[in-house]
Amino acid sequence: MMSAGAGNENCPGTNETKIDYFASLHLLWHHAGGNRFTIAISVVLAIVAAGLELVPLWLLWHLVVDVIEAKATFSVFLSTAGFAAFAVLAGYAAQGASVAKAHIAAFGIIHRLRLAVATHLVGLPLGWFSDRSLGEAKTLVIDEPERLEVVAAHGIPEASSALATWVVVSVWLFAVDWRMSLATVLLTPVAFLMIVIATMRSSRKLVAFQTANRRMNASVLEYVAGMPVVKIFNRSGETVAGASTAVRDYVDIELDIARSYVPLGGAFSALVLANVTIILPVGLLLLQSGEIDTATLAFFVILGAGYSLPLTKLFHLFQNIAHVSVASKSVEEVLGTSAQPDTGRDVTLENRDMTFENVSFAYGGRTVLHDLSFTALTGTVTALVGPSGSGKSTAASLVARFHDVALGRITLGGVDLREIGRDQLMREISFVFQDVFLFDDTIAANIGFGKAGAGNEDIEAAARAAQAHDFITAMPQGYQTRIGASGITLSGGERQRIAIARAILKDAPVLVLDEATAFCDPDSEAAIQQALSTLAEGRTLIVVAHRLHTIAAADRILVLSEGRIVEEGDHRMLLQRQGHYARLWEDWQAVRSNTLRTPLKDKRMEHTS
Ligand SMILES: Nc1ncnc2c1ncn2[C@@H]1O[C@H](COP(=O)(O)OP(=O)(O)OP(=O)(O)O)[C@@H](O)[C@H]1O
Repeated sequence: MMSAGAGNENCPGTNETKIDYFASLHLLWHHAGGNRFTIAISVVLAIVAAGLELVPLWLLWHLVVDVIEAKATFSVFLSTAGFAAFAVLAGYAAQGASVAKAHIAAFGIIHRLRLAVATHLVGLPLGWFSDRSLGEAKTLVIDEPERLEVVAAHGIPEASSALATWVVVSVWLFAVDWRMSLATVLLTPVAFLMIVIATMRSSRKLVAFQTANRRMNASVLEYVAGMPVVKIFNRSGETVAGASTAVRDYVDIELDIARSYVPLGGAFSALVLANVTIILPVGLLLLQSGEIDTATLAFFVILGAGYSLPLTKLFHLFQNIAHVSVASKSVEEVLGTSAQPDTGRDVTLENRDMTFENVSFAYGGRTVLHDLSFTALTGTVTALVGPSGSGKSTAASLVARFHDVALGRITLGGVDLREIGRDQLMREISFVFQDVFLFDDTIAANIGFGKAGAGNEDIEAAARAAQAHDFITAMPQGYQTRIGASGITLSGGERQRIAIARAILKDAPVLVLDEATAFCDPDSEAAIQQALSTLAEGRTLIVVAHRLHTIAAADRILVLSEGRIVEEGDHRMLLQRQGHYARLWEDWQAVRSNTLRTPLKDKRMEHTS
């Protein structure tokens, strides 16, 4: 029935057994824009360079003919060398220009593609991000597009020039003598059959390769990120073993691919060079029977011997296209994931009442919220409490459209959230999470992020309200202190207070706090609560809390259990009822007055005795 969309999916592209071999080309084509023209120029230059490479061979053939006919004078040698040198230099220049153009186009395409993925991600439901690791999102924006470089900057121009050279030389050979040409091309189809089989054999393992690659990356990242836990629990041996197994699996699949390719790939290289073993006997027979002259034989030996060799570049292009296509498919799938529908409309809201009407919600088919109905009224504080896993955070997240509900609806000011444009909704709602995200920037910039164009006084006022001003000014650079990646140089409570300051600065009509003061010390927490209750005037506050004393003054408390509202009322009323809330409160009181040395059970007995 209802669904969370992305839910528990694995990373896209990993579960497929069929490969779309041309996914990388589709992706390149769709995101090339103006770079298509640059690629075309690069291809033309590569073909010119390949043509110029043939000039010395042509000159050599003429020289050999002159030698055979005893016409080779010193000036003939000199002019041949001069022209050959010129052709080589011009060929290098054309090749260099082609490579430069191809790289400009490739990096342009990668840039466009990264922007397209990043822009698309902005439109995805916020829940898409909470369902995935940071590494996965980073891979999609940075690493996968990067892989197209090998196709755009190398594969396409090199393979086009190789193909063009091969076609031109074939026509040339056939124009000179069709019998000798047949002798020259005889082995080429056999060589290609080898390479097609080799490519098909190795490509079948590409999905496994990609999966092993991802597993290795994830495992090594986890190993590094989890180092403190690993050391404290003295489990480095097992964790290293896990990471090294992932690395070994990756190496195994690499070797497997190489093993399935190398023998036939080697046969291909041998066969394309073996033309001469056919050219010479056939040529000598025709020469003896007077069908061809020595100059023609020399022509085929010089030009025909290695003429299929450039086709290896074509083969490498196919291999790269197949290899990169597995990664490109993941990018295509993300780009194909429907963005969260956005009406883009600014609507008039009567008030800021947030109403859940028979809302049910599931993650990947598992229903975690059942038929929730309540209204968080403007100017009041509504608290969601309940045991761990009862659905509090999920309910709060739906308010900001982390996911869309498929059953029931949520309205703000009487308007379905899905009808309100995303920009307006984001202006209306501020969210403070338990796991705060801060930018690797100054404290002022992190707080100021809450409101574009906020001045220093606004930032300071918000910091004061969030009880952050004192610890900020105690720092050497005050508000200009840089706090490192994710605010690593701050304590958990300090990070939370900066996030609260940011939300206070945003000054949105609806504020959702999900365990926002969990890491704050009791004094700061009390002061923040005070600041937040002042802030609540005229606003809608929805608070998720385990620490029940923080919501005792809430206007309305909703008690959730297994995704259902089992009780509601204010603190006094709920205590009198002696139901779920009263039990939660009692447990909470016991926990607060408990010490690590006194088991909770004993403490409860003390209370009742
Ligand atoms: N992204 C997710 N994908 C799948 N299941 C999820 C996801 N997030 C939460 N859940 C599941 O949904 C249920 C409700 O989780 P939720 O986090 O909303 O509970 P909670 O009451 O806020 O818990 P806590 O107090 O421990 O934070 C839990 O069973 C949880 O395992």
